[in-house]
Amino acid sequence: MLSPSDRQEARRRSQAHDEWSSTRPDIADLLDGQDRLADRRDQPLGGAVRGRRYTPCVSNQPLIAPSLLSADFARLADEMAAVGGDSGGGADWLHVDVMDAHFVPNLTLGLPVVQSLQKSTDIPLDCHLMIDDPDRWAVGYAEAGVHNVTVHAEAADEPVGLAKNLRAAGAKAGLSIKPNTPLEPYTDVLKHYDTLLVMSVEPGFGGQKFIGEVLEKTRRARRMVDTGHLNLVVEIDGGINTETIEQAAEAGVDCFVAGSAVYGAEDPARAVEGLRSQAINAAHARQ
Ligand SMILES: O=C(CO)[C@H](O)[C@H](O)COP(=O)(O)O
Repeated sequence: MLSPSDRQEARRRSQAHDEWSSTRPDIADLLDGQDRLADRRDQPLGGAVRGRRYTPCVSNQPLIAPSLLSADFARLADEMAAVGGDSGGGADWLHVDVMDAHFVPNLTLGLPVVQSLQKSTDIPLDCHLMIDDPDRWAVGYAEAGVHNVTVHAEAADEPVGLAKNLRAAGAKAGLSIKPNTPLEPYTDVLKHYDTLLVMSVEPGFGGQKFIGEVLEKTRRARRMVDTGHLNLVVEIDGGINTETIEQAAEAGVDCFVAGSAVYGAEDPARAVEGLRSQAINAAHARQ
């Protein structure tokens, strides 16, 4: 239960954010020149930026992002620590699924919980917004300090403007596509994004079966990155486990979200390391 002063503060922040959203400044108004944008774009994708928490560049290594969707929601701080550096594990990012029961049929958590998670971990948060109207809500997550804020291509009205606003608020911008959404209509839009999240299950629930057909999209995205047409991390989410991670790595994925394969394991930190070794070996075999 929030205290009266917490409620007042939350109202103030929410009002400030609504005012900010309604004016929706252009990136040019928020940055005093392209140099600052260029500085930020040079930051390693594996770490946080602009005085935020920072982790070393891991751009040539696969990134493993345990999904808190499969964690115990009553013990989220402990569950984050279970895959953090102190435990000997090494999650690169922590994947946080925000679901609104509209864009997807499930309901999880929202900005106040993400703000608390942000204060309780040094691992960069990777927020996957499965929500309607991300144009209105996503920037709040960037302002909360989330490292990478991903919105759905199927839900965003102005994905280019939204990416600019996310970056202006200090976050990486991510665009996600559902299993049946083609990649090609978004190739120009993706020039403004830092991550592409290819869904390998229908978004909404953890523990589903991997849809291997989406790997064709990750191969095409990989080619676009390798040929310099795009400059982003290729991320995959859904059904990633010891049986499937190698095919995804061979298909050019950089960042692997895994929920049940990590939090369903007896030792989540060891599960992260096991997935990472498999991904490294498979990625080497591809090259
Ligand atoms: O976005 C998601 C579901 O919409 C989850 O991140 C994803 O399903 C992870 O869970 P699992 O690895 O168990 O499939």
